[in-house]
Amino acid sequence: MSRLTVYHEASPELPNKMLTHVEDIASTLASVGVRFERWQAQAPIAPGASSDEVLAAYRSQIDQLMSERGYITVDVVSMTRDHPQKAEMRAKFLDEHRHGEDEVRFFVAGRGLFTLHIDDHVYAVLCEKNDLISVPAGTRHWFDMGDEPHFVAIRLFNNPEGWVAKFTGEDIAGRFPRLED
Ligand SMILES: CSCCC(=O)/C(O)=C/O
Ligand SMILES: [Fe+2]
Ligand code: NI
Repeated sequence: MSRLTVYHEASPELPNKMLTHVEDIASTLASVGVRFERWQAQAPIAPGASSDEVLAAYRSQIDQLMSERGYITVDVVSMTRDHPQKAEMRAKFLDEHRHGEDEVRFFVAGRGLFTLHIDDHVYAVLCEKNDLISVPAGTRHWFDMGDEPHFVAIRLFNNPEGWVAKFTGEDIAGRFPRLED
C-alpha cells in the first residue's frame, strides 16, 4: 500500500502524520507542489524486464505524459533482488540531491521510497505499482530501493542527457528511515 509519512526535518524519530489513502497522499503532496496520482499499470511487467519490453507495454501512457509536459527523454529502471549491481544502484540515489528538471516516475511494478525535503519538512513517499509521482525541479530529495530491490519505474526527462543530479552534501538522508524490506 502506498504511504506518505510527514516529519519535521529535525525529528526523524517522530512523524507528524502517516497517510495511506491515495486522495490524502495526493492532496498533502499537492499542497507542496508535488504531483501524485494513481494510474493503471495494466501490462504485466516483472522486475528485471528489459527497457524495450517496458517501453512497448506502456507506450500510450508515456506518449500522454510526453505530450502533456514536453518531456523528451524516457528510460526505465528495472531492479531485481539478484541484480549484480544492486548495492551500487542503491547507493547512487541514497544521498540528498536535486535535479534541474521535474522528477517524473511511473511505477509499473514493485515499490521504492522517495523522501522529499521541502522547506523544513520531510515527506517520505512509499511508491508502489500504479503510482505516478512528479517532484518539481530543484526539490531536495533522495530515493531508497532497499536491500532487496524489486521494482520497475519509467522515468521521463526534459533534457537529452537524462538523469543528472546535483548532490547537496548534506547528511540528512542518513537520519531518516530507509525502505524496509
Ligand atoms: C525510481 S527511479 C530511480 C531513482 C531516480 O531516478 C532518482 O532520481 C531518485 O532520486
Ligand atoms: Fe532524484
Ligand atoms: Ni481519507
